[in-house]
Amino acid sequence: MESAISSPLSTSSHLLPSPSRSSLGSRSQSFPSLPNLRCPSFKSRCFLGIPFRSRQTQPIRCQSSNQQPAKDDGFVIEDVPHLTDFLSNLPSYPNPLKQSQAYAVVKQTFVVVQKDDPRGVHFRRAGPREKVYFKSDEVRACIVTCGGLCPGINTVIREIVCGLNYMYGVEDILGIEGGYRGFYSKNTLRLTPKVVNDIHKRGGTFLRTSRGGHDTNKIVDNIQDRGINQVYIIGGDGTQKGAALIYKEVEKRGLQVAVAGIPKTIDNDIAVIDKSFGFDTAVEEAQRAINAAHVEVESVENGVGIVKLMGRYSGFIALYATLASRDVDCCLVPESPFYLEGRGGLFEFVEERLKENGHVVIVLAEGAGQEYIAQEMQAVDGKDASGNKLLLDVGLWLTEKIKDHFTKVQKMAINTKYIDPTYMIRAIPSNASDNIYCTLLAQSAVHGAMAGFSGFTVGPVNSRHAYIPISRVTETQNTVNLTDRMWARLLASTNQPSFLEGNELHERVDKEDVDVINHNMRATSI
Ligand SMILES: Nc1ncnc2c1ncn2[C@@H]1O[C@H](COP(=O)(O)OP(=O)(O)O)[C@@H](O)[C@H]1O
Ligand SMILES: O=P(O)(O)OC[C@H]1O[C@](O)(COP(=O)(O)O)[C@@H](O)[C@@H]1O
Ligand SMILES: [Mg+2]
Repeated sequence: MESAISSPLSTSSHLLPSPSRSSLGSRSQSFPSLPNLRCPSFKSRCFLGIPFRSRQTQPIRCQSSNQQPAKDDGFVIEDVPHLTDFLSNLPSYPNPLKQSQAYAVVKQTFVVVQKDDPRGVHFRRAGPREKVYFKSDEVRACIVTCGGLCPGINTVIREIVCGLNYMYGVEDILGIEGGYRGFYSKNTLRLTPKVVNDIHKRGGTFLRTSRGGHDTNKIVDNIQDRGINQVYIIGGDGTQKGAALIYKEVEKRGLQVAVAGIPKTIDNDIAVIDKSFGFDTAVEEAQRAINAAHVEVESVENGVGIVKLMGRYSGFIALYATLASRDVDCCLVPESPFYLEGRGGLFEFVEERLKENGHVVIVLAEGAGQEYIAQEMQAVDGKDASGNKLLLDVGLWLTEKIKDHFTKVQKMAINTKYIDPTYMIRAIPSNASDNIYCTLLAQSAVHGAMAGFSGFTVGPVNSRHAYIPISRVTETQNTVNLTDRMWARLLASTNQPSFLEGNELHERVDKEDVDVINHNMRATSI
């Protein structure tokens, strides 16, 4: 397969197959005479203790070109599967982009190797390859969107359609409607650049979405029945888990079907990638709600504004919106337990700020303080159709708590204003920078699928767009790291209590070493 990308790696022997790769059909043929250079302490040394769980995530070891087996330069590539892994005689064709006017002026159309890459885990860099494994007129692609909404989904849909059509001359593109369950329905939407021309100006998803209803066998049956050979799946962690299962089934059946995931979540909690699309838009839109709360509470006596933002398990939107605003006195996130009463508690802090400024603004992520509400309300553990925990309204709960405390205990009249802009934030179209980001994601996915890669998800890793094995982005979730500088910056900006005792903080440092790994990941041009 490496011959298909004509990377200097394949001729310089810089990229070596791991033992398990040797059984992967033509993929390993670029390295027929190379020695097995895997070192005994391979896992622990090269992956910082994180074991590889599936074949897709088998590392490929890169040695320096002098091929000294004993030398360990710590360069590891976590590669994505390729169709030739299980379809060894798959023909390849010159990439039609070679004839593309758009790319004619681009100096380096095809990604090439960067020499002297630093140590750490590397992913295959996204971009067009010299050879493709699909003839344009034989491609039948489909696009599906699953899970919750997020600004920018329509831009991704539009750019997949336009990318396939304008760059690769693909005309047969289907929209699967209403999430995974849309695969089982009779109808599909025919997508052309004309049909999707304006959709990026609207929020939501043009293809509609749903939770639940994933049945791998039924989906792959349907893919086979419809003659689909490229599947673009836009969705969050749940969706990507579903995409991984679809890829595995496709591989088991030996189908020439490329499965490409585009990670989506407004919560910004998808692992490995730098940031998820729509997040910037959400942070920007949250400013309007925070500003409204600030205006309201500034205009009354003892005004207490509470703004609830999305963030089921991670408080990134709340954290960044707080940092961006400067009108927020206190930010509460799911990662940081807080308490209300006593010294160092939230009530004390609110009282101080009211005395000092006459008003206070609190921003909280919807997942914050769930344990306290559950204790008090003895609520049943509800789940949505996908199995995600249904959250209790922490905003309402906190508003009531503060009201009660100040009127009953402190005998102090306060004016509470609770704002819940969550769906309003999620439902808007993406801003300019997210639109650009969505375009990059969509085009990366198209280049990857055309080049025969499969079972991958796209996204920037340390600022470079990469093809990442799907399992890598689903095995963990990103959360706000309380020992990281960003949280420290927030505390320094708001001067709010940290609600953490010293000991607790040390325990957290141990748990959060996964972040170190993220810093060691890179996209590599191969
Ligand atoms: N573990 C899983 N395996 C297979 N499919 C899943 C899994 N988790 C969720 N899904 C499917 O993915 C879709 C979206 O999942 P959901 O959790 O609602 O949103 P998101 O993808 O945004 O996290 C649903 O159709 C759901 O059935
Ligand atoms: O009401 P819905 O549609 O279930 O969505 C609510 C949830 O969706 C989210 O925005 C994101 O969830 P997903 O990324 O899993 O779609 C959460 O922050 C929020 O709790
Ligand atoms: Mg999710």
